[in-house]
Amino acid sequence: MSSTSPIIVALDFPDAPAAMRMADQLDPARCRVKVGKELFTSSGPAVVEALQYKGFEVFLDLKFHDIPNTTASAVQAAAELGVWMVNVHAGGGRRMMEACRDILERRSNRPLLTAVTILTSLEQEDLQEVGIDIEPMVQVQRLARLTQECGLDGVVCSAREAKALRNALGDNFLLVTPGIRPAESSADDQKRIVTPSQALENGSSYLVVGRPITKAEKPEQALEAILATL
Ligand SMILES: O=C(O)c1cc(=O)[nH]c(=O)n1[C@@H]1O[C@H](COP(=O)(O)O)[C@@H](O)[C@H]1O
Repeated sequence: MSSTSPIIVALDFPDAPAAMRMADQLDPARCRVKVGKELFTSSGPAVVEALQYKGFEVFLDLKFHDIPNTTASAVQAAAELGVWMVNVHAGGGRRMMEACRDILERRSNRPLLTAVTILTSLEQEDLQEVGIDIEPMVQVQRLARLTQECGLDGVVCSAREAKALRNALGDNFLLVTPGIRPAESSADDQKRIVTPSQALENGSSYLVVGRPITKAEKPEQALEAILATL
């Protein structure tokens, strides 16, 4: 089933039963789901298959970052799972991203391939500490341009950067934006946050939302409330 909803719900749960309990409260026509490092490490491909069986398109968010051969092989393994989207870190560089694109291009059925620019949990001081002496916006633009040159489908970035990227990179480049927080929500460990409606206005293609939905008393209602603002 292919949803027209821009929402991707992050299923950050410790195990498959907890993730499936959440999925049971969601409708695959109203959102996609994201399987990340915690859930995949505990539960592996079986949980991806179980979510697909329920009709969800799955974003496998393992943020691969390694030498080109290793990363491309991991992306290939993700493609074998039939996931809708898979991601790598743009910081892995041109040859890594091109190897991933090349391995997917040989397939008839391939997932969308996106690259994480600068994590939404980081702000300027964090970048400085790891030797990047420029604003997040500038580094995100640099990595997004590189990602586009390498032939990937889009980037993961903050919706704060979406407007500039949309203008610079055109309408056909996917902007997947986590760090989404409805006005009344806690920021948690996120730093570069944006509300759902502002994110779409800025040009985001997909909004990744975790805790504001999964920690809500009524997750389905929290999702519908967000959709109603869009
Ligand atoms: O690649 C991601 O999905 C990702 C990139 C990023 O820069 N920031 C970010 O928060 N994420 C993921 O998006 C989700 C956000 O979850 P919440 O902060 O609970 O809404 C988490 O699963 C993160 O792993």
